[in-house]
Order: sequence, then structure tokens, then C-alpha cells
Amino acid sequence: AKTDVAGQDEVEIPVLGSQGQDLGGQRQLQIELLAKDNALKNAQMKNQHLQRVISVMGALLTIMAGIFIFLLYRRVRTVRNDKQELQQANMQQEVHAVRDPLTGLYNRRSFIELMKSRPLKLETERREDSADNPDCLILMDVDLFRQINDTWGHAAGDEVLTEIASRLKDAVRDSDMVLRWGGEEFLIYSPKSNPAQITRLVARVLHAIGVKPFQVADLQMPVSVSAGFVSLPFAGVPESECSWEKTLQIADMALHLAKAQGRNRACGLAQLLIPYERAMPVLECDLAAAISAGMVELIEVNGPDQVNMDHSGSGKE
Ligand SMILES: Nc1nc2c(ncn2[C@@H]2O[C@H](COP(=O)(O)OP(=O)(O)OP(=O)(O)O)[C@@H](O)[C@H]2O)c(=O)[nH]1
Repeated sequence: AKTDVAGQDEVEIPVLGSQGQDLGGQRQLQIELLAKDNALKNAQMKNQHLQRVISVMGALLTIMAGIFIFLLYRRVRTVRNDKQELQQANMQQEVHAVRDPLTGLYNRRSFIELMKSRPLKLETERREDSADNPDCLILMDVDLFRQINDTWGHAAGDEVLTEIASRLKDAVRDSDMVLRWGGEEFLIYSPKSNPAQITRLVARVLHAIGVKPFQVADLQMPVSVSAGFVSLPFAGVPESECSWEKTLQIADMALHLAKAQGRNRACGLAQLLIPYERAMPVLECDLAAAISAGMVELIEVNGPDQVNMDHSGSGKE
């Protein structure tokens, strides 16, 4: 301590001046830095939290999108399956509407539909060649089929019908139509066949059925058919006068004549030898009388020789 003029000691006041200010400033700076640091950490924590929320939300969204896509896929698949099933059902219905379920052949209904659409064709394409190349109807009935059923059982009978269908299809041209007319009756519709072709086709059909016994399980069965055949239009008579239904009735009469003459054969009615109006009433009542009276020309086709047509004995190999 210094002594002043009055002899009193001068007290040395510490110089806080700029040093103190520095300290205060540093502390302030530290506080600010800490505050900034805190703020940064807070911001980082908030950021991390936000990121976690975003990740969770993203995961949730992904899961939900996955579930949505899965459900959508299932729905689309179900709708597609339903549609396919419906289409298949419709197709089956269509097939059953035109096909016989046992043999797979066309059925009676499909033939009627075909005949309904036929007059349209008649007007255009058939005019020129219908006289030379008429269509042909061959109606067939399996011989003694009841005996086959009674002796070997209904299932064996069914197999015989299926095999007949297969042999008939093999015997005809691609353009011919083979139908199961009902029960043990079959029909071949052969468009545009001349008379010589018709006779050959009928012979081929009888041969296809009768030449080789049918193999059913371990049985060997001789099978034959009888047939009646006619041209359509019948004997050149316009269909406006003799419709396809009436023509088929005439084929049925010819078929019964073939049965009466001993089976395994076919009878065809070709030309009328007197006018249709006079021939028809006799023909419808008594075909044999109409033939012997020279009203209609008869064509006969024999089937192949049969070894033994009696099914009441055993046909086991
Ligand atoms: N297995 C089987 N039999 C059938 C079917 N449809 C009809 N039948 C049988 O066919 C037989 C027809 O017999 P009939 O009309 O008396 O004539 P048939 O014994 O063939 O004698 P003919 O015609 O005089 O040679 C009957 O026994 C019917 O039950 C079928 O889908 N399956």
C-alpha cells in the first residue's frame, strides 16, 4: 500500500476491468454454447423420434399395402375362378345341349337345330346340285340289343353303344354327322352324297359294325345293326311337300323292313315310280305292299356274315 499526502494508506483496488469482463463474457459464451448444445441435442432427439415415427409409419404403410395387395389379388383370383367356373359350366351345358353324354355323339336336338337352319342353305347353295347330290339320312338300330342287356348287363350294353359310336365315326367322311338318335338308335346325316356314294357308305357302316366282334371286358360279342336310308329331299320331291321329318319317317319304315327281312342289313328307298301324291298314302301304311306294287324302288345292302348273333349263350373267350 502506498501512503498518500495525508499519510493514509491508499487501498489497492483490484483491477477487474477488462479481465472481469473477459470472464463474464466467457461464462456467457459457455452458457450460450451449452444452450446451443442443448438445443442441438433436443433437435437431434426430436429428429430421431421423428425418424422412428416415420419408420414405424412406413412399416405400417408397407404392411397395410401388402395386406391390401394380397386381398386385392385374392379377390381378383376369386373373381377369375368364378368366371372360369361359370364359363366351364356354360360350356358343359352347351356340350350337353348338343352331345349325348354316353357316346359323345351329337344328339337329336342338335340335328333338329341343324335342320332348322337348313332352309336358308337350300335357297343359296343347294339349288344347283341338290338333284345330283342330295343329302342322305341313314337311320340305324342295334339288332337284338335287349338280349345284350339282359345277358351281359346294362353296363356292357353301354360299352357296346360307345363302341358303335366310335366305329360309326371311323366309317364316315369328315363332312358327315353321326348322331345318337335315342336309345339304341343312331343316325348318319351325310350331306351332298350321290346315290352310288350312299350305297357304298351304307355298306361301309354295316361292315364297320358287324365284321369284328366287340370286345367288352373278357367277352367277344358279335353285334350288328339294321338300317333304313333315304335321300333328302326324298326321291326328288321338294321338301316343301316332303319335309325332313317325313323323310326320316320313310327311313324308319325302311329300317323296319330291314329288321323284318332278317336284320344285319339295310333297305334304302330310292326313286318313286309313280307320282308322290299317289305313292305316299300306300307307302306310309304298308311299305312292303308299295314295293311289291312297283310304287318305289328298293335298294338292299347286306351286312357282313355273322358267326353267331345269339347273345343268350356265353360269348366268353
Ligand atoms: N345299356 C343300354 N340300353 C339301352 C339304352 N337305351 C335303350 N336301351 C335298351 O335297348 C333295348 C331296345 O330293345 P328293343 O327295342 O326291344 O329292340 P331289340 O332287342 O334291339 O330288338 P330288335 O330291334 O328287334 O333287333 C331295350 O332293352 C332298352 O332298355 C342305353 O342307353 N343303354
